[in-house]
Amino acid sequence: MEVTVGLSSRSIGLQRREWDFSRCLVERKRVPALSLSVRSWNGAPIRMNNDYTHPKHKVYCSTKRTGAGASGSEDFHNSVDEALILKRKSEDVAPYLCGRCLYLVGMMGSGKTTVGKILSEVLGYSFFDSDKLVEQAVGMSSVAQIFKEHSEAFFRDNESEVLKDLSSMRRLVVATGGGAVIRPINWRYMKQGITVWLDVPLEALAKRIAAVGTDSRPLLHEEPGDPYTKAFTRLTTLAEQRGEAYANADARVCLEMIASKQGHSDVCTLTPIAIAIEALIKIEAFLNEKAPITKRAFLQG
Ligand SMILES: Nc1ncnc2c1ncn2[C@@H]1O[C@H](COP(=O)(O)OP(=O)(O)O)[C@@H](O)[C@H]1O
Ligand SMILES: O=C(O)C1=C[C@@H](OP(=O)(O)O)[C@@H](O)[C@H](O)C1
Repeated sequence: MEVTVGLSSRSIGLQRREWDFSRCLVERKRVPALSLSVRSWNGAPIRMNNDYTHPKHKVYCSTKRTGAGASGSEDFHNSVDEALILKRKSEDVAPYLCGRCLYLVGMMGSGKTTVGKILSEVLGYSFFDSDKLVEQAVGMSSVAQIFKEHSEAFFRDNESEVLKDLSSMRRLVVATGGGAVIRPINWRYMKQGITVWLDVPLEALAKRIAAVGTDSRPLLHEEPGDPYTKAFTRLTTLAEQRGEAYANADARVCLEMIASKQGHSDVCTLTPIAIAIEALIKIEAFLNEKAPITKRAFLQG
């Protein structure tokens, strides 16, 4: 899914009164059509206030009613707010990253690929899925095939090699495989950058995986039962086996806490962009806590 959102002040008449990331206070006018593009298709980063109205980047948002009582226009404005906050937050954080890579860790289905792509777009980073790189390195079309024709240990050895190679690079967002956290050597590689744990409740993970099927995840194949039950049972076991491994991450994005802050009880209402914003907030907190000198030195120029 390519997300291109970038602001053309002329087309949507947004006037910013003030930026408060917990609440985006903007004065809105009627929105005939919105041309939003965080990043052009050719990879050129887009500045917030430039006029970007190329037809290929237009996103015509319906303002018709959607769902019982929900207002399409309200959903639309929320997504505009989120896109604006995401862009502004990325501008806050990017300078202090100094090109360091971001490694997303978390259980299968936690959103590492989905959120990782959004973060890479808004930061002007390249995105890699370590599973895909392992498949390419081994010359097979899927992780499941690697598990079947070789073994999990063979997959893990190649996963470590991929993470070792990536650790020497800059300006990457890496969606790691859910089991990358179980080998200490992998943490040595990932800690060359900044590690971010997407902490998602098991029920939500099972729901997401059931929706797409377990075929691409060989560790979920063995369980009996319907897709949700199969996924939930196996994910529960894996989470128990992995214990606190994910908690070694530099930043933790807890979806239950985000939902609670937003007054929801169900994490399934959280959009990938909302989660990406929280990831940037947590990364900023980590940088402030761990590298105040770097930030001070940066500010002094
Ligand atoms: N915030 C979200 N809300 C709803 N569905 C999501 C969200 N994030 C990811 N998904 C869906 O969950 C599934 C797994 O997401 P993915 O990014 O592939 O996870 P991972 O890379 O951690 O395995 C995909 O079908 C994706 O569309
Ligand atoms: O949790 C795990 O051990 C695994 C997660 C998978 O990646 P995703 O987290 O992208 O599903 C993939 O690396 C492999 O099936 C093993």
